[in-house]
Amino acid sequence: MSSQVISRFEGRNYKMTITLTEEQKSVMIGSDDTCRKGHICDNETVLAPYHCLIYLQRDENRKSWKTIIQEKAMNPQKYVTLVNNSILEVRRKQWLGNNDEIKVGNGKEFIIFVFHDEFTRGVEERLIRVPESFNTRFKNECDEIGNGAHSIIYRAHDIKMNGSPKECVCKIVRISRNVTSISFKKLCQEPVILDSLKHINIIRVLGYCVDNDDPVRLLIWQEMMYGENLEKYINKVTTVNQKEWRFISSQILDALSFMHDKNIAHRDLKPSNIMWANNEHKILKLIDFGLAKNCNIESPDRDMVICGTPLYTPPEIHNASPSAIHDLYKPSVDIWAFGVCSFYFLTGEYPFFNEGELYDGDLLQDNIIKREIPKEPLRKRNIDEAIVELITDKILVKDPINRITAEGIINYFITTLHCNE
Ligand SMILES: Nc1ncnc2c1ncn2[C@@H]1O[C@H](COP(=O)(O)OP(=O)(O)OP(=O)(O)O)[C@@H](O)[C@H]1O
Repeated sequence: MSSQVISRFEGRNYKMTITLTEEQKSVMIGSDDTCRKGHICDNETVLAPYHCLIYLQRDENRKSWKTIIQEKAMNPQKYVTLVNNSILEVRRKQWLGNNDEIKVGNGKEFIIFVFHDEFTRGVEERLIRVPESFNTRFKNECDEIGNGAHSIIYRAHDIKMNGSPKECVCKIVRISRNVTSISFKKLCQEPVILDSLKHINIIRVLGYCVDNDDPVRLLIWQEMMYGENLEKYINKVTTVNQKEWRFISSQILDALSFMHDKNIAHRDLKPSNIMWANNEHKILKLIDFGLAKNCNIESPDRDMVICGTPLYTPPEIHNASPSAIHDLYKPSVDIWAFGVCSFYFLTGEYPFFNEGELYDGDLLQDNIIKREIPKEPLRKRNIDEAIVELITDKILVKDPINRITAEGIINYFITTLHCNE
């Protein structure tokens, strides 16, 4: 009876292939004294020429397999095993990784095998497979270019473009330890919302589908961002000056004002979800609309806990009872997050901690709710008083009713900061 191949060892200098499957989980291998012939045997025996055991072991969550190699030679002077040219000591066990090279022989001459992890390859191939209804439009590559708590982002190609195929990405979400079937259902809203938001500063969706085959997956093809996200960018440049802040902010605010007009809140606005379209650092786009909410639609699944990142979450959410949280998620939460980002971009600091204070979840929540937003870190960096006031007295305002809107900030840029960029 045939069963799925989990590990494959291909002879490099000798025509021989060894496979391990759920039915055949181990083999002994070796070479004879002359190393002209490789040997395999199904039983665990340490009689010459067999001296090296290879076997499969299920990992703790029983979802994948490890392939392990162990030297069992009783006469290690005569028989040796090398993994990637390092001697495997007698009785020592080692996990094998894809493309590891295994040599068995007498120390001078060897039979060489290369290990192929067919299980992982099979899982990844199943994960990136393009469903039939989309395979004339998109091609996915086995090339991971990013990942988050809920998804993996793979390089892909839009092959139906006029002319040559255009590079894009495919974001793949699947039910897993991090994504329950309830959160999967919510995450499926991401492309639907994005499809209704065509704007230069919002990531563009090229196509999407839910594939109900095993594994159940959501596939979202999006335009490729070639630059870094603002978290990496700020780590590199430390802080931005107020001219660059205005340049960055006006793009974020254009996107926010556009989506807030439609009563859509992003709910996870933070530097890592804002990306440069390319390395020229001209165009920024908001990404990751996995938590976005259309506040016009009454959803039967009410949010009872904070969704998003606590550091960027406003006081009304931190302070709310579970039954009240859902209704408090409005576009104004993004304005607060924009204020925290602005403070961070200009100072490299967060407004909720004193210098030297360590990050602590409870302290953070307490400070977000109660602490007055400090002006000194901004003033210390010679930021214009009009910008200091905007961030601390109009944006980072505890009561969402009194918080300025995206459009209000854009108007403030024009009327008070006198800039039209
Ligand atoms: N269109 C894109 N082009 C290039 N890289 C991207 C693109 N979209 C996402 N990425 C990369 O993948 C990472 C994760 O993407 P994304 O934030 O959408 O995933 P997620 O699973 O929703 O993340 P989170 O942990 O925030 O929930 C991003 O930080 C970014 O580095």
